[in-house]
Amino acid sequence: MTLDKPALRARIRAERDLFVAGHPPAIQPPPQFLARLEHGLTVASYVPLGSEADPFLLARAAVERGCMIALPHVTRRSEPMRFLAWDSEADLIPGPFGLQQPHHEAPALAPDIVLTPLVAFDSALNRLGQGAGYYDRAFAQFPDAWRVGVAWSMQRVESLPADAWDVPLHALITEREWIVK
Ligand SMILES: Nc1nc2c(c(=O)[nH]1)N(C=O)[C@@H](CNc1ccc(C(=O)N[C@@H](CCC(=O)O)C(=O)O)cc1)CN2
Ligand SMILES: Nc1ncnc2c1ncn2[C@@H]1O[C@H](COP(=O)(O)OP(=O)(O)OP(=O)(O)O)[C@@H](O)[C@H]1O
Repeated sequence: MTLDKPALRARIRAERDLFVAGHPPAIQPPPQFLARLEHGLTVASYVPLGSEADPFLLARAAVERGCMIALPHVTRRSEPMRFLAWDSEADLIPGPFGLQQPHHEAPALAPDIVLTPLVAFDSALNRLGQGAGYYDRAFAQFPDAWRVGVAWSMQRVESLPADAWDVPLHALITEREWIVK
């Protein structure tokens, strides 16, 4: 039996909270990820919410190789998410859902690589997100970006119900593995 999306989200979020309470190791940049980082590329990272996997070491590796960092910025559901430029000196501003976001007047960038938060993934690299469709809409807007999920290995499920608008990931990084389609 396949659980519906809301039930699956609730279950995995609760399991993820317990997993993170056990202090899992930090997520390290795999060589296959480092190989794609070129000077001048824009890498969209994110500031983790709750027990999400922290992409900090991946973003730091990107900065060290001369990439620009952008962070997601949302306002209300009807407005698309934007990726706004951020440097590690700049303040983050509290936003909806407890998010820490760049200032709304920071320049919007087109990402080459999108480090993507998620609630659950499957071996086909389908992704279940927060349910607002922000990343699916962004992936439709930037179809050429390299979509790299960042998650804890325990967020893998057997298979996800995929809706027509769901855009699969190209690759995924956990604390234990590098997964490509
Ligand atoms: N770290 C991070 N930043 C992100 C996202 C994300 O998933 N993770 N987003 C991806 O779209 C956008 C924000 N979208 C969001 C949409 C819905 C909820 C939400 O419903 N949150 C639940 C609690 C979630 C939890 O406990 O983990 C809530 O507020 O009830 C949060 C963020 C942009 N920034
Ligand atoms: N390309 C798109 N254009 C317009 N609406 C979209 C698009 N993609 C998704 N949506 C809308 O977003 C809503 C949420 O979709 P879904 O439950 O799959 O989100 P999610 O992938 O879990 O969330 P997120 O991408 O925010 O992390 C759906 O109601 C869908 O209609």
